[in-house]
Amino acid sequence: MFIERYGVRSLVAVATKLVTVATVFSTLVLAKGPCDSPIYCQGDLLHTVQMAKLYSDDKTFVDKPTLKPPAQVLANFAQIGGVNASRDALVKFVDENFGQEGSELKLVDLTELDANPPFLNNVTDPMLKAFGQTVNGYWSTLVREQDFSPLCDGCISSMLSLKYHFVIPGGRFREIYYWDTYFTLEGMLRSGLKDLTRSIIRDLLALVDFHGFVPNGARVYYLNRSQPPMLALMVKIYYEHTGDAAFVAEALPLLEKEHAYWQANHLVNVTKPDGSGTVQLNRYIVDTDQPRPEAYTKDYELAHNATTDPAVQAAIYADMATGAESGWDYTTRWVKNPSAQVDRLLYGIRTRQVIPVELNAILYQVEQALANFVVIANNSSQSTDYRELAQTRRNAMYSMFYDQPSGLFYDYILDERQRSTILSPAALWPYWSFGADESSKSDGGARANAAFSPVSRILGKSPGGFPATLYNSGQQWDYPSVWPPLQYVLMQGALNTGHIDLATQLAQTFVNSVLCAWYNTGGSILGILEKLPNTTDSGHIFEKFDSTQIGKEGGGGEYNVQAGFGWTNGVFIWTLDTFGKSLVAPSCPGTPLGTGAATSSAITASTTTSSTPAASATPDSNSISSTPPSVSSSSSAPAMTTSSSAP
Ligand SMILES: OC[C@H]1O[C@H](O[C@H]2O[C@H](CO)[C@@H](O)[C@H](O)[C@H]2O)[C@H](O)[C@@H](O)[C@@H]1O
Repeated sequence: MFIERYGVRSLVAVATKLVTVATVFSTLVLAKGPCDSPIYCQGDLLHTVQMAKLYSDDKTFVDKPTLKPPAQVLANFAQIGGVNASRDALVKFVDENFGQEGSELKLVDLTELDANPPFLNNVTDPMLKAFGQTVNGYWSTLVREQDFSPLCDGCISSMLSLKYHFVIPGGRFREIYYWDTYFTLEGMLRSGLKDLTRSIIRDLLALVDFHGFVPNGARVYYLNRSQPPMLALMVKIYYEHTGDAAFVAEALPLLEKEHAYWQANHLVNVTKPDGSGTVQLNRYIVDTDQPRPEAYTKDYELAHNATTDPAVQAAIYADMATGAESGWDYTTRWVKNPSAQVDRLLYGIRTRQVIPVELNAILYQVEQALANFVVIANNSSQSTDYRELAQTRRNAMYSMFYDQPSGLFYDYILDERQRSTILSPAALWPYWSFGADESSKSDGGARANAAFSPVSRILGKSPGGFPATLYNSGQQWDYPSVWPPLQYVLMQGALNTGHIDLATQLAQTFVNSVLCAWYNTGGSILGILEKLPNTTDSGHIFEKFDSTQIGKEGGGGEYNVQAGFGWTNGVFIWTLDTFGKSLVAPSCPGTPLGTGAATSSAITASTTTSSTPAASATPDSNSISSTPPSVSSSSSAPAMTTSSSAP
């Protein structure tokens, strides 16, 4: 009767509408994904396309804008059989319904960029000065604006819309990332990009205004989590470079809103080790029962290999998303058994059980900054005493994290009711945050000396930089990865506590890694540094490095190492500005650089990059005991000290 009256096409149309409604309804009612989108955040279409593994990187699909309005895309998906569609049909479907990832972005002409910024005057070595100028020029490759006009009427993209120009990390990271931006801006401000910095901060403030927090990155699939909350610290460094009090006043209400978000959603009460009461500290925590859309197959397979229990699978999804919120995705810090077999390590993920040192160290800095901003903005109506909040937090951090014998701060594990024993740069973050803290001064700096002594020892055996942890787990935030933001934190902490030689050694090691990795991948500077023969690229600035070798990019984790790279450029420029008078050009192992040959035109065609010396032996994570009071690594790895005993 229906067919006679309205025809087959109408029946198909009604059926597909029902499928669409059912999909949307079931995802809304049953699942807690990062957003409601049945394309980018959760549901059958996302599941089916991602599980078909059409791309080597799951992020590719969710970064594609649609070529048709979403209802049409969902109807087309239903028409090819929905969850039962063949792989060939899915390939065709994605081709016909989705556009090129990144097609809603445009490069920006950086007229504000100073080609000879003043930080170069602080660099003595001619090659480092020239390389600093090269890195300075790379900002123009990383700044973008959005242009949704190529999208058809009613079409959608997973990008969160941003009003101003913004900076991206680079490579697969085509959107702004929250905590990356702090480290990136440390460089951009020194490159004279002050107006751009203000605009970027305004974009992040607008996200707080609209969403209540800064998402992990500017994509809808990141809407259920944030990242290390460093926005107030961005305003702080912007103010230090500009003295722009009006902007501080403009930003303050939204910075307070963000602070309130972290206090409302990420706070946990914990009993003090001596039983004398409770303290409140913050943790990362994400409420989801779905795989991360941009890493869908990784999460799904992890959860299904680990267990058949749907409740445990959901918990794994939440702990994986929480790990991503921490910015350390992933590390042994977040797992139950750091010595587990590498391919099973994440079965024991329990990020929500960890109260991380660095999150609280950051929030301490945020609270101190807010207290200062209240004064700068002359805000007499202010009722919250941020200075007091900071003081309370610092006391709580000493109660829960501080290991007096070593002077180090260790994560607190809620379900074990004890401190972790894993050493990482996070254990030293408070030395950046607290500065010349009264409690660390009271012992004449002995505790800080104790704390930095393993840094010195480990760095002495780590030619490529200080690793994220000493567990060689295959995860990217573990050994042997060297992350620029973590080198920055260690340098800041060492400077704050008077360990100038160590800070300079960290700086030199970092500069060596960045320059050599770039040179090894074809970087050259006209008249100063000749391109290595047999290199076809023109030099990569990597997101991470390898501690075992000078000039080797990092690896591990769930995606290939990326180049660009926002925070590396930022920390590099900050390092040159801060230590440039003491730094020298590196010798890059296995290359003419350092032998004198690379700086002239005398490099012969027979020189190759292939002869880099063997890396220092990699410690086996399983050989690292985690038993207090002290943990030593395998003989070839740097020794590490751990928390002496649980509180
Ligand atoms: O796609 C996998 C994960 O990728 C991001 O994490 C890594 O890159 C970010 C950008 O440089 C960086 O902020 C983060 O610390 C890195 O681990 C992303 O942030 C994750 O949410 C995402 O799942």
